[in-house]
Amino acid sequence: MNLLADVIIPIALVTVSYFLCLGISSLYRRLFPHLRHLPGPKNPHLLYGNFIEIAEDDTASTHEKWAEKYGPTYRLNGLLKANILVTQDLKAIHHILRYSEEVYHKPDVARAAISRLLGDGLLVVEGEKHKMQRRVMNPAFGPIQIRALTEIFVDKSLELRDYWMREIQKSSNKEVIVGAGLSKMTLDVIGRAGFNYDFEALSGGANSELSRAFAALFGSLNRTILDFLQNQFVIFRSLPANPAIRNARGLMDRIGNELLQDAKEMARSSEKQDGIGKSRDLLSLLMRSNLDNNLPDHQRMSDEDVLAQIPTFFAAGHETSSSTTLAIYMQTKLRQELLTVGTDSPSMDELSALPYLDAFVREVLRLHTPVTFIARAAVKDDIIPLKEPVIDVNGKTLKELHVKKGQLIQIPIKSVNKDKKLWGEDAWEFKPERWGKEPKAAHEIPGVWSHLLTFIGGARACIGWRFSVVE
Ligand code: HEM
Repeated sequence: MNLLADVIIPIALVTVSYFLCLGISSLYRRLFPHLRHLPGPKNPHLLYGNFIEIAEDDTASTHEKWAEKYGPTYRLNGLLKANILVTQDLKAIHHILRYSEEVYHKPDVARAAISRLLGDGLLVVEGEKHKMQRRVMNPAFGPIQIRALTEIFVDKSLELRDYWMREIQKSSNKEVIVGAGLSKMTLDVIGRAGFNYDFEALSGGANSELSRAFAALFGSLNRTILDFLQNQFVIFRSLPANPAIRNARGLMDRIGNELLQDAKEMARSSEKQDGIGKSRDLLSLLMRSNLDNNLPDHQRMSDEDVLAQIPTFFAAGHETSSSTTLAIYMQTKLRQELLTVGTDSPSMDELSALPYLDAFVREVLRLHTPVTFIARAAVKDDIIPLKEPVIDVNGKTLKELHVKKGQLIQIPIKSVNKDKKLWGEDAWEFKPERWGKEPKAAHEIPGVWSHLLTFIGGARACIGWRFSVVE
């Protein structure tokens, strides 16, 4: 037998043909996507598609403008001309969130990018692993556990007040950048409440090693061509990551490991102490739940999985919380109510009893939602029902959408939260007074909190929503 002619060449030919077919079908899908006849904007950039408009719009209102022009369901051009279905039709959103485990996962590109930065934490994992992590982590984010963190939120607020006073005194014209202080405060909060670590951002202490690692990590996001290629194409992922990411990950893993060992020790010793002196940060609670005797071994998280939650909490909980800074500009009426509270350190019950504060928080998180849209990809063919039929560019009326495996989807959170059809003509205005008498239509928004899509809904809803609302 001639090894080359009888074995190697046929195998090589089959392999090449296989990859050629894959390449051609992928190219075909890109050039002639299934939902290409939906209405939508032109492609302004061959490489970045309509993402360039989203990135360049400082007001983050591109989706609102597109919805006004094309209706609740339309098509966008993604990276390298990928076809993206965008829908703010509530029936469609309900369906997509309901089947988030079976059909609608996060796109591979997004998962690869997050995973390279943060590891395989809750934001990244899918399927059984997600269910398992979520089961172990849910108890740490329960109402009682979050209520116990109120003291940290209040302490850090007082520190923020003192920080601003110092900054005002230092400033020659008595002006300060309020956002910078808020960002430091939410960093300190997630450090203390998340994993009992003091970043000392507000006090300017020396303990800034970890915050520098995080800053380097997020500053390096998609900065190089190699990053871009590694996020887009599997084949490039085996190449070494860029040095900023490598260094930051190394530092983070080292400090993360120390935090993990501390949390483990605490969890074990508090077991022995029968509840006395228990640490209440999220990581310790997570460790305790992971070590629970009633949890079957195969459902426990590995050290590596637990470690990945540290940067995950940080990334998911820091900038999201501080980007609600806009609240600061609309505070006059709120201050009047808060001044009626007779203490600088109110309890959760005292805060919950303030009706205007409650409406104010809802309105800030409705109008200034930090996560403006989420992305999904269908992992199998499916039919998405629509409340409002869409008329395609050929004049055909579609009452439901037939999506193929691989279809990319965006749910424009902010645009739903500001939809005039749901909230009325004043939907784009900041009006805390609307709460308590919201239109019935808004009640159909399938969000985990307050009929808003801010923290989305379903099995992949934000695990930290209570944390954020209380903070
Ligand atoms: C105002 C603040 C916040 C907003 C608006 C927000 C919003 C969101 C949204 C929209 C998602 C879904 C992302 C997606 O599936 O593509 C999400 C997921 C997540 N959030 Fe938040 N978040 C906030 C604060 C927090 C905080 C404080 C934490 C942790 C301490 C946190 C932890 C997470 C985690 C771990 C996930 C992934 C959940 C899963 O997939 O099961 N978030 N968040």
